[in-house]
Amino acid sequence: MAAQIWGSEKRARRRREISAKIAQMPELHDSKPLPFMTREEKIMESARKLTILTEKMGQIIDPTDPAELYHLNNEVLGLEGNPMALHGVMFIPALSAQASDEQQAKWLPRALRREIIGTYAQTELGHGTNLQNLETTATYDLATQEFVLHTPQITALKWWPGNLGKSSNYAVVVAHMIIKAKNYGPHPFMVQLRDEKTHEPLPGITIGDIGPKMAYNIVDNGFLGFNKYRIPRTNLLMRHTKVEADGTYIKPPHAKINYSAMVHVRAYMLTGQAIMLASALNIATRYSSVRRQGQIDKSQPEVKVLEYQTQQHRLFPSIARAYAFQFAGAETVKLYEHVLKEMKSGNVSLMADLHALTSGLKSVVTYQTGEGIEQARMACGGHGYSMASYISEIYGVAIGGCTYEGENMVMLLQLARYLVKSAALVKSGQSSKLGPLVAYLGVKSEPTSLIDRIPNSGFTEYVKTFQHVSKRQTLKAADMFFGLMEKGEKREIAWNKCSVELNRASRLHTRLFIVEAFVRRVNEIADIRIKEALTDLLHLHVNYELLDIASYALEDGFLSASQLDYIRDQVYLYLGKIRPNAVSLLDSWEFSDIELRSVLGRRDGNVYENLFKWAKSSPLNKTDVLSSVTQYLKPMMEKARL
Ligand SMILES: CCCCC/C=C/C(=O)SCCNC(=O)CCNC(=O)[C@H](O)C(C)(C)COP(=O)(O)OP(=O)(O)OC[C@H]1O[C@@H](n2cnc3c(N)ncnc32)[C@H](O)[C@@H]1OP(=O)(O)O
Ligand SMILES: Cc1cc2nc3c(=O)[nH]c(=O)nc-3n(C[C@H](O)[C@H](O)[C@H](O)COP(=O)(O)OP(=O)(O)OC[C@H]3O[C@@H](n4cnc5c(N)ncnc54)[C@H](O)[C@@H]3O)c2cc1C
Repeated sequence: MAAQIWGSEKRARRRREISAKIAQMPELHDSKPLPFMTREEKIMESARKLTILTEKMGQIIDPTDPAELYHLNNEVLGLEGNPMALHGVMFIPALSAQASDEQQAKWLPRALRREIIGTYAQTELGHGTNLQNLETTATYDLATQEFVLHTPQITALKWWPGNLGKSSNYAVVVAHMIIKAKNYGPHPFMVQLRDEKTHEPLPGITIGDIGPKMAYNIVDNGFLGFNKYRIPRTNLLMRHTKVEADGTYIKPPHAKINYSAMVHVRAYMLTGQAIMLASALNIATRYSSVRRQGQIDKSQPEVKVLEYQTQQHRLFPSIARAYAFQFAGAETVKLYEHVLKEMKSGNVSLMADLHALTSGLKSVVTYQTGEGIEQARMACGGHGYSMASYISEIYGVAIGGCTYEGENMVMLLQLARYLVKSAALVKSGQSSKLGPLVAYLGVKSEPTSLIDRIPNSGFTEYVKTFQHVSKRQTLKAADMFFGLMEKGEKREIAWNKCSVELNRASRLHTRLFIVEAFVRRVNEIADIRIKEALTDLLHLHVNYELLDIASYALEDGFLSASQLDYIRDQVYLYLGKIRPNAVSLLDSWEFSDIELRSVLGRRDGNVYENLFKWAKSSPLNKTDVLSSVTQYLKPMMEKARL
């Protein structure tokens, strides 16, 4: 199963080997539980481990393999981030995709050797989503052949970029490029922020940390202002766009090609989300098979809470989602790598499809991951609320994904633009022009669902039902939009008035893609035992998901009430079938105790003794009487007693 999850037996084996090596290197372990550290201590601890990793990485992993590096980071540095998180996630990808060969030769080797630390600085205090209204400017000075970066007012301060505040000395900065008073829109520039020797901010740069966040606090998300700060013309990233010495602008082959670093993260973050969801579920499911509370049959002893159907219903559909996200994520990364290769050689024809797909997936996956993690926390009762479970930290980090790389509603609306265009093709009889991801929009469906009506139909009738609801909602939302415009409404106003319906279409389309990706993977599996276990999980997935969106299929009578009863019964049937495999389905992800950082989710199940040990190690327990008591509470009580 681990081979299915991680992509191959070799990958699964390598992960195991890496975890085993790390287990033998105490210098790479947290020196004390992270929840007992201040933010400064956590950052220090992370930097300590990061430097050891930089030295010893070659002994532990193949540093050229991104999957091994990712695993190493997860184990040693953890999900709260690290001082170089953005360096690998966005700085290097931005340089790789947007810098010319000559620029790459100059900067990439230094970045890869970690001689410099970089980030991606785009969002500002006043604008994040609406890139066209960013305010930072890069004005070309023909006389000196330099760009002058400037922050015209407080809202133009860069705000949020990870590791910008304290760690990075370089950044890819997105600014409006102005040449001879003409604004060419947002473009990426390579900018040095700090002195390489002293790490002091360079003159003309104002920089700092934006303060503590809901989670992800090892990352120093930062602010940045420029006061007429000059950089050479050749620091504009010039793989796709060029500015010649005389100010001549050579436009890129696609208007949005400079957005590729964002698409990179949107494609790769699905796997990260799946891992966080599976981690939280692993903790909650293990704990649920240790925790005994109440009886189902009063004549029997107390049961493990995992025996309760409500507990299974809370956890198992999310286990199925974690697998589904992992499989859909693997497909998306493959597609991204393919599109990136094509883009580098000038073929930009697939960018729109990839943008639509990743926009929808990013939004649905982060939202459902958040839901699943929160349910996992509640499934652990009181101990889930304790930082000893570590689930609240996982939740805080995971739901950041609903916001970064494009706020979810906004990104769903990006997919909706693509769906509406596709609907227009269908309506104008041009279905043959539909891309493969939306081809189903042009296919006539049966009048009613055949779920429960055709024996041994596998998952086909389920997929057709998801296709039906997605198609119907897309056409309905598009009709609403076109209808408003026909009535004379301006395009943008009509769009806003339909946006809730449009986003519903985007969600349904994305959920269909996830279901199909799961089906495709299960169909490929040769090992009969693995196929059987995953088929059970897929049964739970399709029935649970369909029940969740049933109103769309009921409103036009595509599904009947009796079919709905059947689907509901199937959910209960598969909850029971999955129960014996539940812990193994999560243990198969092979997270080590070091990586999970959870007292509740320990592999050995020795929860209570370790919870007590953990609590005793709380800094509050260093003394029996706290100074807050001596200074305030004790005098108060004494006064009251007089
Ligand atoms: C491990 C944790 C690390 C966390 C790191 C986090 C990093 C960050 O958060 S970095 C900052 C991320 N910021 C965003 O994601 C901002 C979100 N906003 C946008 O992406 C854009 O502003 C937009 C896509 C919402 C709109 O862009 P805009 O330039 O204003 O576009 P227009 O409205 O003019 O045109 C839309 C048009 O463009 C197509 N399009 C947009 N993006 C892409 C793309 N990447 N690839 C291909 N095509 C793209 C879009 O499909 C529309 O096409 P048409 O419908 O044909 O007009
Ligand atoms: C943990 C974290 C890490 C980050 N890291 C980075 C980084 O490394 N580099 C970087 O540059 N940025 C980074 N960001 C910033 C992030 O990319 C932005 O916060 C994000 O893109 C959302 O933009 P916003 O903050 O402007 O939200 P807003 O756009 O102000 O969103 C507020 C509300 O308005 C709604 N809204 C906005 N526009 C529309 C619209 N057109 N239609 C409908 N609804 C709309 C949204 O749906 C939302 O409900 C990070 C943010 C976080 C939380």
